[in-house]
Amino acid sequence: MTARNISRFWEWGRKIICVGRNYADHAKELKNAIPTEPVLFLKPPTAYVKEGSPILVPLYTSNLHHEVELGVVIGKGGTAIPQSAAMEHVAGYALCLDMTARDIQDECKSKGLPWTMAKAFNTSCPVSEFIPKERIPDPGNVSLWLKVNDQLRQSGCTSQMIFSIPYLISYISDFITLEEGDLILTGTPKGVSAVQEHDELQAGIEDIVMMNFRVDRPEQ
Ligand SMILES: CC(=O)CC(=O)C(=O)O
Ligand SMILES: [Mg+2]
Repeated sequence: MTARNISRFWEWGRKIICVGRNYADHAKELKNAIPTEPVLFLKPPTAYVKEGSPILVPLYTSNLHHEVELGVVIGKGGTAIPQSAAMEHVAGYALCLDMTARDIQDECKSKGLPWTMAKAFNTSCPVSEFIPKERIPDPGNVSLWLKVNDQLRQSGCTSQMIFSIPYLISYISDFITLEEGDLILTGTPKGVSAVQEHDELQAGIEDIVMMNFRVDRPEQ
């Protein structure tokens, strides 16, 4: 059997674990309370989309939002990983979008229902190329940005995260075993806003990586 290459982690079929409300400024803009423990949800591997393919707006939403986030790619699996060893489990990073059907999420929240329809649809997780760990020596202090049709909408720094990457890896692995190829989305800074069919999204992490996605409607 040929060894799989972590730089194509999105092809492995592993889980995507997302952290919500990890930036106080974003929690505030959506009038959510600042969490005292990480808020978690999942996306399936069918959520992945790579540059060259469009982000598809689900037919059931009229308010699809972008959320730019730092993704952490797990290189070594584990359960109950202590914070002190957490970074040994990281293979690298990816710039990610947590595409969110905000109207559906609001409806789910008001009914006390899970966010699956709002967060886990096909193409809800656009990702950049894999960024080897060495290229981001301090993942707790890198700047992320996102533009829609050349207009800056999001700009934040991972130093604003409420829960650090080692804390998140340790917390998650206490009850979800992490596997090689898993991706953790670490939450979004403020500035989330709606996108429309034909919009062009551009996002980056400093001068480390940049990616472009077009928004489209699925064929009916
Ligand atoms: C309110 C949210 O959608 C939470 C989330 O995904 C985030 O990044 O924060
Ligand atoms: Mg998010």
